[in-house]
Amino acid sequence: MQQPRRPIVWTIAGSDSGGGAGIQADLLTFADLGCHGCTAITANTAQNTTGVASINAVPVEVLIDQLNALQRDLLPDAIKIGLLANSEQVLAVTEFLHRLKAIRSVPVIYDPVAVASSGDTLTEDGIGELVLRELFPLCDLVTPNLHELEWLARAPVGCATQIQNAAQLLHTSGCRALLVTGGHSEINPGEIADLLWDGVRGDWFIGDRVDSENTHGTGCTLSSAIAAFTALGYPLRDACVVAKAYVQRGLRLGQGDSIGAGPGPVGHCGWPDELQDFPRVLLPQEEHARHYDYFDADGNSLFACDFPDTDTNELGLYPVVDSVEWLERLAAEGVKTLQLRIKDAGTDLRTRVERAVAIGRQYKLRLFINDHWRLAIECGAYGVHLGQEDLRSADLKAIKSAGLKLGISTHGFYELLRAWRYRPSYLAIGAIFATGTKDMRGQLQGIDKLARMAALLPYFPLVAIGGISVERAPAVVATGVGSVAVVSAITGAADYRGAVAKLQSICDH
Ligand SMILES: Cc1ncc(COP(=O)(O)OP(=O)(O)O)c(N)n1
Ligand SMILES: Cc1nc(C(=O)O)sc1CCOP(=O)(O)O
Ligand SMILES: [Mg+2]
Repeated sequence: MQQPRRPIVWTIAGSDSGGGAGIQADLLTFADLGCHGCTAITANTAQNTTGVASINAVPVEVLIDQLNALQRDLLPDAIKIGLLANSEQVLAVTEFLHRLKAIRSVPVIYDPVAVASSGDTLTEDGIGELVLRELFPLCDLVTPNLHELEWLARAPVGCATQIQNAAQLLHTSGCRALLVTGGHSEINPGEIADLLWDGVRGDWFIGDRVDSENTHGTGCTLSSAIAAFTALGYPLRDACVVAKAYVQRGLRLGQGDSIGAGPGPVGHCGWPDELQDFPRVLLPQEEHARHYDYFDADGNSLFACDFPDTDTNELGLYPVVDSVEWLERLAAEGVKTLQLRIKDAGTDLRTRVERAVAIGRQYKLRLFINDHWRLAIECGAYGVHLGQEDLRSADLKAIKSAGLKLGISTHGFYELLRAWRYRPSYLAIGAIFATGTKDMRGQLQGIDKLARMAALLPYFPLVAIGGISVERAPAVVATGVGSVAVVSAITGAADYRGAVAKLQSICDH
């Protein structure tokens, strides 16, 4: 059988003869993450771990020759741009991208390399304005470090507010988003904080500083990993947090390597599959956000984390139903985890929740009430299920102090990490497959991603939801999640008892 084609990612960047950064780091990253890398070299730098001896810009015709050759045969799924050595190169690449984008929509990630981590200047003076005017409008993401942010914005970047202001300023040049990497300074000691600004919203991703000498090529590796994840179909926020985890893993596992007399390259150590490498998504409601001038005092009055555990990590078959009648039918079949999801809240909503809670007590169910957290508290339900948006407005303190369990929906890595900060009782991951029950377009995870997410939290209750049928359930369970949530596989089945029995047997095994 023919294998699906590996995504193709181009890097338009400089060569680092020392093999730690530039094109060399990019190719290692692409290969590590399952992509095919192509290169268009902008400059040959003569460097080693101790510094840059010379930078030899490639003539602009040679650069364009490479790009044209790639365009004829190896069209990209994403492009990473690194060092552009002079204004001719900026203009030539910009013109090329205009032509390419006219025939193919392709995400462009630009790492505005200007200063090497050794402190050496790598690019011609005065190209900043040209880059902002010509290249930024073509970029989906720009990933400056703090030096590059300061260089481009011509503004101070000494604290969180200044970084946010400078990112907002650069965003007005027309790029879709910026990820400002904070490795060169610590706003809060011991932490490395990156800011993602997309024109509407700022997100801080916090990682622990790894005490390693081997940091050469971290910026190149981060931007090429983002390009690779984008080529693999990850949405921007997911690509950023998984790429940050990839670099963090490389720093952690690469710290013992010894190559050359100076700082060695960051490691390229495979897919990040340990939660310890993933950033903490800062929540504006938590006290810690004060360090980043990001604190929402009003939100803090409703904020809580560390919700009670469920009695098991394997919640098993988890039907989501819209009526008390269905609840009772399924409880009678021996189902133990259930959700009441009422979207047509009429005047009798309280009565329905009360009845549901009574049935839950009678059958000793783990019964979660979707959305209606106030009623769930008032009626003494076992737990509440909330979506990401609900987390901004629900009174989590009240839910927690009433002793209710909390389940949270997530759609992708970013939301998983965000929801994890609340330490809920379980996390739901969806939508695994397309479903007719709810419009989940653009949020489908598939089995491979589900398995990658499940690997991050092996000893925590995880629930998979969305488009799961009796036929698909075995592959879902094989990813390691302990629970399968379904609507139509049961309520739409010709024989719901048969469907329950089959799904229960799949979950039990
Ligand atoms: C187990 C489980 N997972 C996800 C959802 C979706 O919840 P939410 O995001 O709140 O969306 P609605 O269900 O309210 O449409 C769920 N209900 N249950
Ligand atoms: C209610 C719901 N939430 C989802 C999510 O991904 O958050 S998917 C979904 C619908 C699940 O229904 P079915 O089992 O019929 O596909
Ligand atoms: Mg909801």
